[in-house]
Amino acid sequence: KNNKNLPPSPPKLPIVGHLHLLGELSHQSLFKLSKKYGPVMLLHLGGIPTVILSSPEAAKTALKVHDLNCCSRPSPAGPRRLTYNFRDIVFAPYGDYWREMRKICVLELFSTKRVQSYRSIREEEVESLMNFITECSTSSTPVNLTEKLFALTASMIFKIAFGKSFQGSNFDNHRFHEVIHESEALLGSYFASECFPYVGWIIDRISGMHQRLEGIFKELDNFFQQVIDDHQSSERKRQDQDDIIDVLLKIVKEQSGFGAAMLTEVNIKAVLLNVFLAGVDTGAITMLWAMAELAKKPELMKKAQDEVRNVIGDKGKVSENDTDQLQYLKMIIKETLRLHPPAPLLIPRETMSHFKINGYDIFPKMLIQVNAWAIGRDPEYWENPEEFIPERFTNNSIDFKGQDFEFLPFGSGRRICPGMHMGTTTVELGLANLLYRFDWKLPDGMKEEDLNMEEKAGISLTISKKTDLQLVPIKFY
Ligand code: HEM
Repeated sequence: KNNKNLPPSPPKLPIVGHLHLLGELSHQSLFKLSKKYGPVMLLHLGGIPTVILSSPEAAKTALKVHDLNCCSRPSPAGPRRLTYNFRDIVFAPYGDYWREMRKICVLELFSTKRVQSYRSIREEEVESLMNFITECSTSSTPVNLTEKLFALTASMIFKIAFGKSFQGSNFDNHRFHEVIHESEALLGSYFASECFPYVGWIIDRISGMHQRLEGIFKELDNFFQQVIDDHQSSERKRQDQDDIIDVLLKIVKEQSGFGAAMLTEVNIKAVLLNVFLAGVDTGAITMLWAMAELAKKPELMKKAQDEVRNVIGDKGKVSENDTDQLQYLKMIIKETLRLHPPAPLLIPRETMSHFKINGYDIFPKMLIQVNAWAIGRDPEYWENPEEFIPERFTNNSIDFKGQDFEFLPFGSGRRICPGMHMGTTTVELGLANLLYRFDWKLPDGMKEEDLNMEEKAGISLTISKKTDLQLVPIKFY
């Protein structure tokens, strides 16, 4: 590797490398660094060489031209434990096992037909949120949309995965959120044992990281085991539609469509973890930012309300059949995902062979992080990139399906998000009803410019809004 042409790198410190350059919001720190060091930049995070890609061209080279060279995942300690040694989909290394699991995902779990079959669950959960908001509107009480939107997606996913609601389970909504957020933090954290061979494990024990990981693993494992056992009990009543555990148990029983690996209950638990972590926060964060942006720009809120009220008339609620007609709402969702991609650095990839990006050598076992947040703000591609302007998508074919590299909220290539349809269906239904049924105003004394649009700092694959969004609903329908 003597003649290697590595990507540019800022000066680094011994041992920690460039870790100290990552602020509390690493995608923002990386964006700033990329302005100085360019769209392909090499950082050493602990002991791990990491290539940061911050332009559409660089992302395209990695995720399209060389997708096969960089479609594996790294294997850090947090995901290793929580996914039963990578027996899930999100963190499974590229290979036969991942391919088979991905097939199950695409064909069985998140296919259009399967997503459609959960329509009544989504509509019921949205209805129950609308009833709650109606009550608040009678007393002009502000609604904490942050809390309520997370509760909405959590209860939808809970029912879709387990066929039942929180009631009667080990979790209440509050604990469930704590567990999800703690798991996300552990999945995104650096463990000293990975960065510092031989001694790192001692640091992890002293710092409490090891105990945190074990605690959350046991809690999730017990819970998943209990619901799997319930599903296998002879006393269980048949449901109208199969939930995700039913689908996976059938595959385990029949071993159908599954070649290279034999599925067991452990694989089911690992997939369930993915469904929760990938499915709950991403949808809630998108709805939340969309409502925050609209509250800040009431003229856009009004335009969106006029559209949905004209299309739906006095039907009283928006159902999933209606959302295809809501073109402006779809533009709002795209613009929200451009400015606030819930996973701003996507999910890290690991390279498998040598290739080049923009002439720089990339070697096997390097980490690739695509800064989708920075790419969505690239002034070469986006006019007034910091401004929320849904109209920019009028008569514009740019979409988030992984072919337009200036807009990558769901990633691209072999590892593109398989839950895209499920995610957008939920977001469209939730937002359409919020806008159709209520007018929204800011709490007394607050002005549009007072709305805090900062992001919440923390180590997690997903990033939300820093402060809770509280808005006062006024019933319209
Ligand atoms: C607005 C909603 C969502 C967003 C923005 C989102 C975003 C992402 C991103 C950025 C990735 C990484 C892609 C890459 O590496 O190139 C991903 C992967 C994944 N997502 Fe989503 N996601 C959403 C909803 C969902 C839902 C609802 C589910 C399922 C319940 C889901 C399941 C997954 C899975 C299983 C993967 C891993 C795929 C693999 O590694 O092969 N996502 N998602």
